[in-house]
Amino acid sequence: MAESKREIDYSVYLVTGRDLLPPGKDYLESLEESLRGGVTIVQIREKTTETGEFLEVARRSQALCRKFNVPILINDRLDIALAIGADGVHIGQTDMPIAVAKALLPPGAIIGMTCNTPAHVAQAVKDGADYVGVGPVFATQTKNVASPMLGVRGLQDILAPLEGTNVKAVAIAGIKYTNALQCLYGAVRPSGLGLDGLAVVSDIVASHEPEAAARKLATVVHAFKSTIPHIFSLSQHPYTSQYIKENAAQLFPAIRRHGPLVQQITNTVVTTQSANATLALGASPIMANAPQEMADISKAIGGLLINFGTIQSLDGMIEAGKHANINRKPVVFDPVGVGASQYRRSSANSLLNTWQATVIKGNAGELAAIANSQEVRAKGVDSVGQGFKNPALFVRDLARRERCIVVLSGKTDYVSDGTTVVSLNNGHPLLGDITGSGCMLGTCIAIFCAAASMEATPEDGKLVSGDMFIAAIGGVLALTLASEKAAARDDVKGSGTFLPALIDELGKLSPEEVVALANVEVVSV
Ligand SMILES: Cc1ncc(COP(=O)(O)OP(=O)(O)O)c(N)n1
Ligand SMILES: Cc1nc(C(=O)O)sc1CCOP(=O)(O)O
Repeated sequence: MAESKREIDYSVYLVTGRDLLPPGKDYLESLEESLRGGVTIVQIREKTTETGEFLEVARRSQALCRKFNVPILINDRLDIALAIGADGVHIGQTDMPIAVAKALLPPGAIIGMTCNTPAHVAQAVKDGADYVGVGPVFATQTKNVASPMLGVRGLQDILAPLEGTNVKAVAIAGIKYTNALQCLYGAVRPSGLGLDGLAVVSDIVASHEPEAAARKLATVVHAFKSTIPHIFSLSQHPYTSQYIKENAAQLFPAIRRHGPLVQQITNTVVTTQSANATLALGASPIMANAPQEMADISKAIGGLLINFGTIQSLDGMIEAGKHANINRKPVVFDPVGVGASQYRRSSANSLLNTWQATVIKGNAGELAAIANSQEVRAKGVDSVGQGFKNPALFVRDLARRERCIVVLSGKTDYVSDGTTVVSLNNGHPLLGDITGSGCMLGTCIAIFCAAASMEATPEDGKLVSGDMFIAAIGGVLALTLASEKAAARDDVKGSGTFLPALIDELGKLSPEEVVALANVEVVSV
């Protein structure tokens, strides 16, 4: 075993599982192919194998790993690790304590520990683990796991005790190429601390083409590591008010050029007017709810809106977001009335634990509920009271926590990407007199996000390409400027005549008008 600790690349962490090999696939052949595909560390896991056979499997695996200069760890069995001179061990909560393993292993040995809670992680750090395997993130068929699923957002909390330490982390359970990026994004803490890698069994071992499976995962992890996490904008910092207005304005013709199909899982109250607003802006609506059709629909759309107003199919919302992430389409989440019931709160958690939102848009009461803040209360779908003391700080922090753009709607709208905050002061009081103007705002944001991502060149390692910060601002400006123009019309006598005029004006806004009329300020926090 190595005497001094070598620098380990945990990016693509293969845990072996010979029982999962496809029929006819040889174990060593599969391992070699996966190493060729870019596996960066291997753990030999044999749960029911006799010692002699385990030793043989470990020796042969080690010979292959050496060929690729990839470290090899042994699951649970220190005797096997010592016998072959492995690089280290992975131990579970009910296995040998780290202190005992440390005493038995040579000084350079790597020790990894399974952790299911922040307390486990804190203890592993104290005991001197080199890395933690945190999970279960998702459901898995590979092992019966007793601990509750963490979900993508749970990863942030479990990594908290690693702040300020040099202990590394990999996530495990149910991780596939298709959800790898969600998982990596979901784990990023406001400080920027995140996962060092992803541990997988079946995604590689059960594949007929382990080299390709490993390469796909490696591409995602390496691309992610080379991007700035939690930022969905184009890092054009510092943003100026003029830059924002000009670039948001350019998205109006971009929508007409691309005519994006925008999927909207929205509520029964506003479906027709949201569809009409979509058409007016130059996009096409598709109001599909059924979980069974999400895989197909997701390939065709430019963006997705999930509006919580009347939750008809939570499964549909889960599947739609999952497939949007897989297909790298922007997801706008409008948690309408999320504070109104325990069911809505737990549903919002399930959604945000399954997929990564690109934009979360809500009023003060809704965003307070998402942030678990007591500062603002909600009554049904409306906020009660004065709002946040410092709304700019609130949106910035929520954007950091959720790793997405946050839009706080109100008399003044606030938008943040976690770094920059802008205040938007456009709109007309008549918006408050029609039902579903907030829902139409979600629709507009989804349309602008779709257009911005269609304008951009897709980049590996990014869930969505294009400047989603500018797109979200564009969506807000579309509705608020159209409301000002509609309200000023002679034929508008009240809320009844305002709604059709609003739809008309949405379709007529020019980029020049947007630059001239938009009231955008970059706010220092
Ligand atoms: C990287 C990684 N994380 C977690 C585990 C699970 O280990 P353990 O809790 O010891 O359970 P078994 O693997 O023994 O079933 C792991 N093996 N690797
Ligand atoms: C070995 C192991 N440990 C887990 C834990 O949660 O502790 S889940 C798991 C198996 C993960 O397999 P797959 O990548 O096929 O889902």
